[in-house]
Amino acid sequence: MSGHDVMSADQIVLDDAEAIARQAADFLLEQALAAKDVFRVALSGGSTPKRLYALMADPDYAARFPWGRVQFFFGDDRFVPADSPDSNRGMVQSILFSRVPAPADAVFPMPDQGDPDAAAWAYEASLKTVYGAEALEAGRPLFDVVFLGLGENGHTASLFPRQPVLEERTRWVAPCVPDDAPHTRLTLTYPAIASSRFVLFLVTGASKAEVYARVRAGDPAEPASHITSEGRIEWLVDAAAAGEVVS
Ligand SMILES: O=C(O)[C@H](O)[C@@H](O)[C@H](O)[C@H](O)COP(=O)(O)O
Repeated sequence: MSGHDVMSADQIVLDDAEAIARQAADFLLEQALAAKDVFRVALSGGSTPKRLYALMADPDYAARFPWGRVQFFFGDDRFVPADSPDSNRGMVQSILFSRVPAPADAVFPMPDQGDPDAAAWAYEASLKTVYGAEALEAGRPLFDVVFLGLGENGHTASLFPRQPVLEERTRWVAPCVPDDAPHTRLTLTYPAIASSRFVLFLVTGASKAEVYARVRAGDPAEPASHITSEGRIEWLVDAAAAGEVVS
């Protein structure tokens, strides 16, 4: 990856959210094409990813993307019906999957019915099923790419400050009930996100500048500071979030 201002090996600063979404789309295409086998992606909610999904639905992009061997999972979702405007599942379905030839059985939305704890276990079970016992035993990373965002309160995926899910070390998926945001959520846990070859954070807007600086400094109070990966973690950040003055 390259940017106009590569300030450190794991951070790429681009002009704006549009440039971030384009870079992320190019990166995903390149990675998916290079993979020889099934390629697994964990999608994120949020405004910048929304633009990424729109770019992926563009006919030129979609014609080049190897839909037949990519599996799509969700890093988190609100426990609301898919037709709710707050549903990541519904957002990605309408912007991306309704417009591209992704096989229906290659998309794994988080369940949104019944009891959230049981739904979290059910999602974990489906991850383990598609992942395969062999891969589990060999300890291979679950995800090829995990997209993450950064909330102003330091959350990422639905790993919210002060919530018990931050202590979860064995479950792959767990519920989270934030005290400062609506809806119960389901989220991948730290160990599930760590089971990845590449974590790509997309962070845009001046409102993220302060929290981004704290996370980059490793402030332990911010949930995003504790994300790890068996592979690489890279930050795609716009100039405003990086605290750069745009001339
Ligand atoms: O579904 C969501 O919204 C994600 O759970 C959340 O973690 C998001 O990535 C951050 O809140 C950043 O969101 P923005 O990219 O919209 O700022």
